[in-house]
Amino acid sequence: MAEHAARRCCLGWDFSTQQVKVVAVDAELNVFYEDSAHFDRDLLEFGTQGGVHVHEDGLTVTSPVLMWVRALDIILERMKASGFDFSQVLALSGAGQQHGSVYWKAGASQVLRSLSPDLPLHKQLQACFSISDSPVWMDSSTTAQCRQLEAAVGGAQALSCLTGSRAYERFTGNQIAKIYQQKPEAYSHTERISLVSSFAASLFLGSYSPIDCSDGSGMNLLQIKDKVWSRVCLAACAPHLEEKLGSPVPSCSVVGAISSYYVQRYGFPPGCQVVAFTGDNPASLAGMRLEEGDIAVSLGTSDTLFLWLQEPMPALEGHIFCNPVGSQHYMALLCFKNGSLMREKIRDESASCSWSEFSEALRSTEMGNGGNLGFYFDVMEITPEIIGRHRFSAENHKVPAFPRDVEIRALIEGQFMAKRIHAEGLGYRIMPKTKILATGGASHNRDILQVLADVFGAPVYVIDTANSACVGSAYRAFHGLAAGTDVPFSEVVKLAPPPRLAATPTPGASQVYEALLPRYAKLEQRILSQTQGPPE
Ligand SMILES: O=C(CO)[C@@H](O)[C@H](O)CF
Repeated sequence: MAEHAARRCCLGWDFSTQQVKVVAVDAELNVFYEDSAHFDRDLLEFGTQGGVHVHEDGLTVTSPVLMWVRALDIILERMKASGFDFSQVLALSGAGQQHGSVYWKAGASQVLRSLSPDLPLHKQLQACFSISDSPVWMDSSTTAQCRQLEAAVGGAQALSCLTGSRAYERFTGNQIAKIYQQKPEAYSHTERISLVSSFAASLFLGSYSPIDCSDGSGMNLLQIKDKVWSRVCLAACAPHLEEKLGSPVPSCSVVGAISSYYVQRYGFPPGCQVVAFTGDNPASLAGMRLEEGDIAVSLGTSDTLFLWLQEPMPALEGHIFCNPVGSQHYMALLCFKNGSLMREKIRDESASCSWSEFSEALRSTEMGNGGNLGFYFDVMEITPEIIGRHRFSAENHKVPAFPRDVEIRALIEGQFMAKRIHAEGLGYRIMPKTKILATGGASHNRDILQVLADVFGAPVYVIDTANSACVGSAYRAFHGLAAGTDVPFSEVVKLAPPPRLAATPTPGASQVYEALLPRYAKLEQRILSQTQGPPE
């Protein structure tokens, strides 16, 4: 690989489900280097599929922690061989898949502190983990532990108010509880528990990195209002847990200087700062440069909303985390399972498998669709828990079908009205300066984005989020360099390439949807009560 000209930079890492990735970002916020080690492709000896092992019970999902260590060795060696000038790295930060956990065996901190620069990491850390297969976010084997935790704090809504989410199987507290209950010896031999993010930071620090508040919000253990561990939740999960976790820190914290191992083996400067690593979604929010009032809509297989919240309203759906770049604010994630697969099905059924016909239908039908409303959930929806297709006329009568063009608009308007209603249910408020940042496959369809702009009454911008967690981590590293100067994150990243404007609200849109949204919400509740009984 060509020699890289020396340029002052920050590194952003992402220890994600399928790979470890790194980007180098210079002072003008240009990405000039990137590399990745793909677990299934580059680390065949671990035998993962999609970076994980799905166990025979079909519920337990883990990843080998040494695979993550080995992937870091591979990338660093590749960077060194490519002539990357590590001496120019001012700071680094990173992200990790959320909720996953790493169990450091008693004595591991001594090994971390005394790494020999003559050996790769994985050869020195082989005996440092009391659990060799780390539980990851795809695990759903801890339902019993979830119920125990909710019972301990007074129910699902109480837990949500305390920690930002009701109990979820993948959330770390419930995973720790399962390990304590089913592998008590391994638990007792564990001196430290990290998230994937703080584990990765520990590798660079050469000591245990604290958990940051944003990723810590994905554990069902952190009180999101005052940003301390909930003693009730800790006690409900496992004994002596607080000492194994350490104290959480603000996400913008500089947690230390890089370990001498990297100075001697790779040529990092001794003063290279390590900024707290965080979860992949909080890091992506930073990478998308979301600001107060903004909303990011990832239109993929499932649709995911990233919200910036000032006053969160914790609920039984969605997840509220401490904000990674606005320490007094919050962020929220809302997931809608019936995303692009639903759009493709309706395209095939009502637009002859053609996106251009699909778009033509949107252009040839009016905003509000003549009062026709549709709910399209071919798989059990998460937000809310409804399945099936439900169509209503302007008079709120159930109808079995719509004309093709009406069907298409009903699908898209319904998907976006649901997003707005559930986002506002978590405390999101559209502001005059609100920007909608669209990403994912469907964000390439301008007519779909026009409906998004109309429903929210806000401009829609498109952004490329391929490396958002890595780039967001590099941005956070730059922000960490300004630590203690009160420079806001938005100021640090103002030089970054701006998102592209794709759609602005059609005149009259807000009148149309201010009238439709309450109807849509009421009909959703009607469907829920018919299929589920009254809400909790
Ligand atoms: O579980 C999730 C968020 O709650 C996923 O987005 C993981 O963070 C993916 F790594």
